[in-house]
Amino acid sequence: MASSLHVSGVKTPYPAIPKRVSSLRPVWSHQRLNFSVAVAPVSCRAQTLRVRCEAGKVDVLERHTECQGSEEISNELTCVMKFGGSSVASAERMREVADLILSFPEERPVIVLSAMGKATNKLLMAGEKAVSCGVSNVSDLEELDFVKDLHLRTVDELGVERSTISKHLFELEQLLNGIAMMKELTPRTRDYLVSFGECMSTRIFAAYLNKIGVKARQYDAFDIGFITTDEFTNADILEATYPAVAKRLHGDWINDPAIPIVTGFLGKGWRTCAVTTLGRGGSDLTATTIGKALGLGEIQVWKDVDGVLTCDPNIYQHAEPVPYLTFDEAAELAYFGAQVLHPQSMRPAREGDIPVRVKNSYNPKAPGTLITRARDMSQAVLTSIVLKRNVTMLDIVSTRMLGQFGFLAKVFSIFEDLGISVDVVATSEVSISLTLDPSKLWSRELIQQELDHVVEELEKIAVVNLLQHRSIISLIGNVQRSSLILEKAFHVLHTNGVNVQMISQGASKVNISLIVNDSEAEQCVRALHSAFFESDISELVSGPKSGNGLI
Ligand SMILES: Nc1ncnc2c1ncn2[C@@H]1O[C@H](COP(=O)(O)OP(=O)(O)O)[C@@H](O)[C@H]1O
Ligand SMILES: N[C@@H](CC(=O)OP(=O)(O)O)C(=O)O
Repeated sequence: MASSLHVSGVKTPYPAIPKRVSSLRPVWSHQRLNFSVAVAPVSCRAQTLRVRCEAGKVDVLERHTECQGSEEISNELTCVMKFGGSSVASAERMREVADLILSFPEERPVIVLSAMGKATNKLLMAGEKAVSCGVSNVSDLEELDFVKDLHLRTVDELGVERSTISKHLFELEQLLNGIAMMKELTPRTRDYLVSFGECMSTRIFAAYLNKIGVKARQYDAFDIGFITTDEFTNADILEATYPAVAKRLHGDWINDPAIPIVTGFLGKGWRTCAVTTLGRGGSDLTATTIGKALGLGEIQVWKDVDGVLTCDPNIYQHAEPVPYLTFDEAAELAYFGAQVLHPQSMRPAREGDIPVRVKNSYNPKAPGTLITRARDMSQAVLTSIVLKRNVTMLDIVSTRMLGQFGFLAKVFSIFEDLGISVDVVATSEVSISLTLDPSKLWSRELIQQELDHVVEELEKIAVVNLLQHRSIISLIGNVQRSSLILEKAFHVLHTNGVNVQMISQGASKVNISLIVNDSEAEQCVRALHSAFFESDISELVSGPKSGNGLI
């Protein structure tokens, strides 16, 4: 049976009235209903509404915007929510993400989106193929078809206008024609090419929110102050970004509140003014940068896993979520190869001291992982095991006598000159073992030419042994317990017949790195996981035992 209600004093940071009672938070008083409305931010004024409530649905009959004495609410944006490609892979997923956002009526979020599903990979592949397929064959490229079909199907299913993205699809094809004509795909063009993914996903999502009555505004990061180095495909965010982004997003919000929907992953090179990208998975960095710029209360990164896990679930399916991490642990984990977070993404969060929550958009009830400056480490031993494959290792032995000074400096100056960064290092006075950071982040491989050049330069001062196809296994955890970790780890590796070729404990005190052969690495991770996370090591944690050297 339909009933008519007077609803007053509504604290509504949102523009529209939701269609479902489940998205309201009702509080009865004097036969009036006060509630916060779970839709998009647009007006911070209290509103008086007359609604009809029937079978879980609310219809607005009348609306007045003057205040009715409800408490004041803050006008500020509160948090940033980033949704990765897997979270916005289809129209259905976009709908679910919209519902998810609306299920947090107390938040006034900035939304950061990645490209839909596999769009980035497909765009890259289309670019590679366009180099050699010939202009007349571009329109038949299977990857272009995939991208077109995915985006057009999504707009159709969401009921938004095709014109939302038709200009981008047209320009994308033009760009691929250009690549085919030039027979060349430079890093600069590659960045421009992949930017279409984020530019389209955000436009579609913003249009959908607006269609369901939630006021949203789309932003291209390169237009709102994301200023980066001109290092195409792996650009760094410059300091000027923070004030510029804050000014733009905050200014627009104050003037005309609407949920900001920002492209992840993209920036603008400060010299070239061309579109740059922040390295694969760079939308996490976009989110933490916005969090710091606006001084928001929390940064949420929504993925397809229940948080940061004890190891890569693709290597070992029994990996468990890690409830708490410090920024240092998360940064180390990301840097040493855990795909779940972008390697640089913790920097802005740590600088702004803003908590980061990693959540699962497919399972929002799961608590996820909370990353903060500090956490209780009293019971912590190992937090997570990370594997970085296909790493190159160099053994460099000085040709000079013992006691020689300046050897390390000379070696590292060669790497600096060649622009190659080093991951893990172990040294003695006359020898250095080190692993090289795969500088080509897009393929995660150093190219042979670069390697030959490094070896040639180093051989002027040392005997060099180049070892390829190695893996770094990083044990992230409480290095105050390094002896315990090492004892257990070496026992496991010995039992599995694995020889560790190099070991390093970084100054960060959260990471012990072990180098093994690629072919043995996954088996090592599984065995280490069983030993540390699936057996009881609590008696070892409780304190040093006399005579056994633990802890
Ligand atoms: N330690 C780990 N914890 C969680 N996920 C991990 C870990 N290592 C690798 N992964 C992989 O990272 C994926 C999530 O990261 P990513 O694909 O970048 O998410 P999104 O695209 O949603 O931002 C997971 O699906 C998982 O396969
Ligand atoms: N779309 C980009 C950027 C990104 O952050 O993606 P995701 O959030 O899906 O990892 C990529 O695939 O690298």
